Amino acid sequence: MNPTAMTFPPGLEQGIHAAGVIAVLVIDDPADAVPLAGALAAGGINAIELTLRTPSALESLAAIKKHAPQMLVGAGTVLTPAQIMQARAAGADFAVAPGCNPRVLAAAAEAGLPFAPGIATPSDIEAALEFGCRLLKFFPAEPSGGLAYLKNMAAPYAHLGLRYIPLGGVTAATAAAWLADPLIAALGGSWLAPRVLIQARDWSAVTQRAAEVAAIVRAARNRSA
Ligand SMILES: O=C(O)C(=O)C[C@H](O)[C@H](O)COP(=O)(O)O
Repeated sequence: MNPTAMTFPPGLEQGIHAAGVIAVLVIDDPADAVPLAGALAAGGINAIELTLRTPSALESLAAIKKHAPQMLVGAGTVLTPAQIMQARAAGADFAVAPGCNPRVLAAAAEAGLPFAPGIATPSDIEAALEFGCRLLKFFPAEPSGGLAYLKNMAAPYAHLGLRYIPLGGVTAATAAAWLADPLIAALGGSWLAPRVLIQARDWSAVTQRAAEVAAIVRAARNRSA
């Protein structure tokens, strides 16, 4: 195992920071994947977490990478070592999971696929550190205690330069507060393109939600520049 393989290459981490928001997607019909990616891009959102919760998720991921190569696409809900290999073969730029499973972490390190495990406790963070992870997904962010909880939990690890992606209960209403904190690389959530909007193929609503949060990201980045 090569722990350094777990780190996100600087260009990818910068890309995620620049994107500011990652749209968490559950896609049932792979025919929706490319129009959905187009609707998000039209609103200014260029990063996706495509969850492996539906049978055709990998097909959707590959279609987006082929037809919208500018999109940063991570595989989400990666629960097994086999899914790490499948995500990489489908062209995923990175992978994430709700939890911190050492077998999945080892597979990601082996495959050289940048991986951000889910963490919600100091023990989770320390398990991720064993694998050289520096970018961590904070899940479920809002119910766990939000930014106040994360800041307190992250304090003992500040010298390690860890950065976090909060997901779980995050919405446009709390986006600005998260983005203002230097611990945060980007935030994410399913509210941008919820499954019902995707099933209804309501692409204009998705673009509108994307544009709303993209404006919040721009304002936050301008404030910290
Ligand atoms: O599947 C994964 O890899 C996850 O970690 C879970 C997702 O990131 C959350 O489901 C997003 O939370 P909501 O925006 O509240 O829907």
